[in-house]
Amino acid sequence: MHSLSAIVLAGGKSSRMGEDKALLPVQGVPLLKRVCDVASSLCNLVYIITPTPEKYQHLSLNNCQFVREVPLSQENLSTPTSTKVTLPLPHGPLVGFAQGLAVVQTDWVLLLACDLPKLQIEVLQNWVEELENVPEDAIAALPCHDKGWDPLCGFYPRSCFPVLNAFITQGGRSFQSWLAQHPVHILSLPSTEMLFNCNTPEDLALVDDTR
Ligand SMILES: Nc1nc2c(ncn2[C@@H]2O[C@H](COP(=O)(O)OP(=O)(O)OP(=O)(O)O)[C@@H](O)[C@H]2O)c(=O)[nH]1
Repeated sequence: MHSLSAIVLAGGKSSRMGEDKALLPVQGVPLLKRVCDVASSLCNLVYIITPTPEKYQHLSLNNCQFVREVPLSQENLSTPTSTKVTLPLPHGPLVGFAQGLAVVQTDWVLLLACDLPKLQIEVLQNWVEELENVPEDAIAALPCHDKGWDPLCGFYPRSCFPVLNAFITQGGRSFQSWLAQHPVHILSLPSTEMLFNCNTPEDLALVDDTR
């Protein structure tokens, strides 16, 4: 059995929602707490990657550890006299994930967005068992839907860090572009319902009948 921890991303702009969606309650429980509770039922340790841990410290989160995301420093490879540049936050989920993966100690990590109110523990549990069958060269094991991979509800081996880091250093910021360059194992998805994410107030109203 592989060792497993989780990474939950909570560092975006929430521009479509108009306020920090991580803190919005669904049936009385803030979205970030709902996702972290699911993750901690599957893993002993959950890392929450965010530039602002102080915003979430009041939530009662079990088995969770904050990793403060920092602005990205890198050499600008496009100039002959390589110049040091600092890229401001937020730099997107791929870089947030890489900063989290850098501290992970387990063989595999479950990566989740903070805005998934319909996660199903039984499906995730089946996927954990499926990790035993993932080929060694795969950089991820993910569900797939009609728009491509769902990178923010699936699994990555810690060993993918060097190729991820190289992709980011070369300026890559898109999960889909990175995944397209490497083998990815498909996880079977009984229903796309559990991938529903809350991006807008209308999405939120669909999952919270107290509104
Ligand atoms: N740590 C971290 N998480 C991020 C970053 N950008 C997005 N996320 C997370 O990635 C997940 C999906 O985010 P999106 O809904 O695509 O983007 P968003 O910026 O949060 O929202 P929009 O502004 O409405 O696009 C959420 O859990 C976000 O919190 C980032 O730069 N750092």
